[in-house]
Amino acid sequence: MDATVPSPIVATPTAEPLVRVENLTCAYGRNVVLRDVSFDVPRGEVLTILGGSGCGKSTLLKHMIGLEQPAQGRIWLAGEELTAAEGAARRRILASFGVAYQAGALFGSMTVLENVMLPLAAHSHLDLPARELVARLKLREVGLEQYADYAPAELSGGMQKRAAIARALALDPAILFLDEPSAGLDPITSAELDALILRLSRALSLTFIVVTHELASIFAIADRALMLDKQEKGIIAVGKPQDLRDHHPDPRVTRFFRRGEETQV
Ligand SMILES: Nc1ncnc2c1ncn2[C@@H]1O[C@H](COP(=O)(O)OP(=O)(O)OP(=O)(O)O)[C@@H](O)[C@H]1O
Repeated sequence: MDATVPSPIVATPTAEPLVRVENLTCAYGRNVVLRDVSFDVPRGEVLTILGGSGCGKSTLLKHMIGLEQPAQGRIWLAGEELTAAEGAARRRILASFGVAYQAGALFGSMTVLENVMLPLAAHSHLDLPARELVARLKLREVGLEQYADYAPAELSGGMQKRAAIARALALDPAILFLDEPSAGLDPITSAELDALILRLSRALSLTFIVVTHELASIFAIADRALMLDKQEKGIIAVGKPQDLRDHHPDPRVTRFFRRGEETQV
């Protein structure tokens, strides 16, 4: 066995990362967006991915969730190599994490409850009553148990995001990927969503990987922030948001974290 391949995570928590990205190069045709990117995410961490428009945040996320194939490099999720897995093994890895997309992406023709039940129908052997029970528990975890029978369009933007998170939680994932969760939300609703992310991370030891450029969210939720840069085609900073803001030597990093400060009262 290749000594560089991490063994699967076993019952006792170890120092082994829950997510490992190794020498990842992402390209669309000949357009290389990210080159030779490597980082680890330990279990239970909230990691935010940030950077200017077009630097490759979504591209990195899409590779990590298996929607795009790397030009080079490897990705492990919970000790299993996504980039090498095929067939049933790949499907098992894909079911081991949850994803909530920017727009929520709930199916409008279904109730909120039916939306949350969807992954259970696709990836579990639970019968209908059990699926409904689990889905109701997930809605309770995000504070939406009263809205199970509503149509998504009847919910506010913030509630739709929470419903999308409930659906992403349906299969009890260890890792949750969120794409711009605060997009389109007012600051108060955005702060409520941040509180939910923190609570889920602490209560369930969930590992969150969150693409966001909202400074308030980054400071509220991130254990570490990872900053990408378009020119560098890679990571220019990784660390605690406060440290990056106050101590990072690269002005591109401090500028990002201090933007708007002069207009704040
Ligand atoms: N499907 C695709 N085909 C070809 N090029 C793409 C594709 N998706 C993204 N790109 C290109 O890859 C680069 C990075 O895009 P990406 O969407 O990952 O950036 P981003 O950091 O998420 O940007 P934003 O903050 O504006 O959403 C851009 O130059 C973009 O045009």
